[in-house]
Amino acid sequence: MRLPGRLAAAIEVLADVKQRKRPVSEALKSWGLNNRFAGAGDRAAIGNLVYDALRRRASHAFAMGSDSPRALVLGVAMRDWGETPAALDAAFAEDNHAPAALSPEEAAGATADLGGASPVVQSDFPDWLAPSLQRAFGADWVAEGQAMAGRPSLDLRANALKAAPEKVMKSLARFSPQPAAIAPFGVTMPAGPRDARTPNVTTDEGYLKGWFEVQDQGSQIVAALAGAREGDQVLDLCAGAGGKTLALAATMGNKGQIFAYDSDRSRLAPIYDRLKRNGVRNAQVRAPHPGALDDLVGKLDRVVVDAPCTGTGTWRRRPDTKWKLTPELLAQRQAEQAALLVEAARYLKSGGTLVYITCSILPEENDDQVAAFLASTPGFSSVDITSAWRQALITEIPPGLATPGGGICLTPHRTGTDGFYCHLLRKA
Ligand SMILES: C[S@@+](CC[C@H](N)C(=O)[O-])C[C@H]1O[C@@H](n2cnc3c(N)ncnc32)[C@H](O)[C@@H]1O
Repeated sequence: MRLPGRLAAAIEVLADVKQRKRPVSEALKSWGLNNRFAGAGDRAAIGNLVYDALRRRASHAFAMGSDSPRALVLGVAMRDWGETPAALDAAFAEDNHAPAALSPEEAAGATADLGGASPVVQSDFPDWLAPSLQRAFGADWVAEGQAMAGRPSLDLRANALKAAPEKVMKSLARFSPQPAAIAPFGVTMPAGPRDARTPNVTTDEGYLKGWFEVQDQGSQIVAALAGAREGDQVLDLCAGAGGKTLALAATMGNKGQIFAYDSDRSRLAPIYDRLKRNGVRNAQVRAPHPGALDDLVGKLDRVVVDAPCTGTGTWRRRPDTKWKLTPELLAQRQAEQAALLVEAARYLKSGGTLVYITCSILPEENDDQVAAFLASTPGFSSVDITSAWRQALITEIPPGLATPGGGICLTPHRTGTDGFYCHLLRKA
């Protein structure tokens, strides 16, 4: 397929997402099944167009004067991918699968200035969240939104139980990997432009042998901040598929014990294979039976709460969720987080550390949540995050990451990572 056909396909997929309120991944898959002639390169390009359109939906809609699937996809082609109206016109004229010719208004969208747009449009953040984001980032909130509307890098964590980052980079040399800027075991591959394909690293022999995991650098940093040490007794209370459990096991050199729990069996299911592939021997999975954690009450050095959250920090990867988030969903996640903090506190021994993590950038789920916990739970205090950072990451904390409430907040703008929050709380 040439570019015009790919644009037409992206318009079709976006229309399907809009009309049937389907997740993007599902709509893309179904388009692929109905159009088997399309190769892997075509499918990747169409996916990039659709995701780029959703990443910058508000600003493209402003520039193009419409938020129809056609306007958004043409907006991506001209404003993100650098096509000119003249080049598109010429290409469309030669391709039977092309969308209809550009109107003069659409062509004008190529160079429309966003200077007159509201800050919400310029940031590509949903308008109802503007007050929260202004509170979190002050004058930087538009720049934060613009970085959150970009494409994410592909990050890997070298599994210290099996391989050093250098070995991982050698195995993946064909993709030109680089050491990550902050995470000591991180390896990164920047996102390419236009129709660039994301490297398929999970078929690499290094992956199959457990030398590395796919894990955003932000997730690696907060896992390191948990500060787990050899011999610790650790509970990963929201272990899910085990991203943090695997990182903790590597930091602990397979010594001590990690209990990996999740209330959702299906989310926990992949952890068994992942532990095996990573060579983890110090993790015990606790399936969600009643009383599954009763024997751990008051016994643990660290309890990690990688809390269910709105995922606002991952909007670069899942831009459709940016426009689906509602105040009701935010309130529901806040209630779950508050309950989990209280639950987590039960399992700590005195002197133990509660590690609260979200992949959200909203203060309601971060500093506010911790402040409410501290106000209602005697005997806990914030651990100094600057020295925790120095100890865990062997560098000084970059300026501007510490939050007013005593945690840290990573963002694409600040650290080139997904958005993550981490706060350490010590039990007296
Ligand atoms: C952010 S995800 C965890 C991601 C995982 N730690 C990782 O690094 O791959 C949050 C998890 O919390 C789980 N969860 C939600 N409520 C819970 C509860 N009350 N107790 C334990 N787990 C819960 C969800 O099932 C979900 O898997």
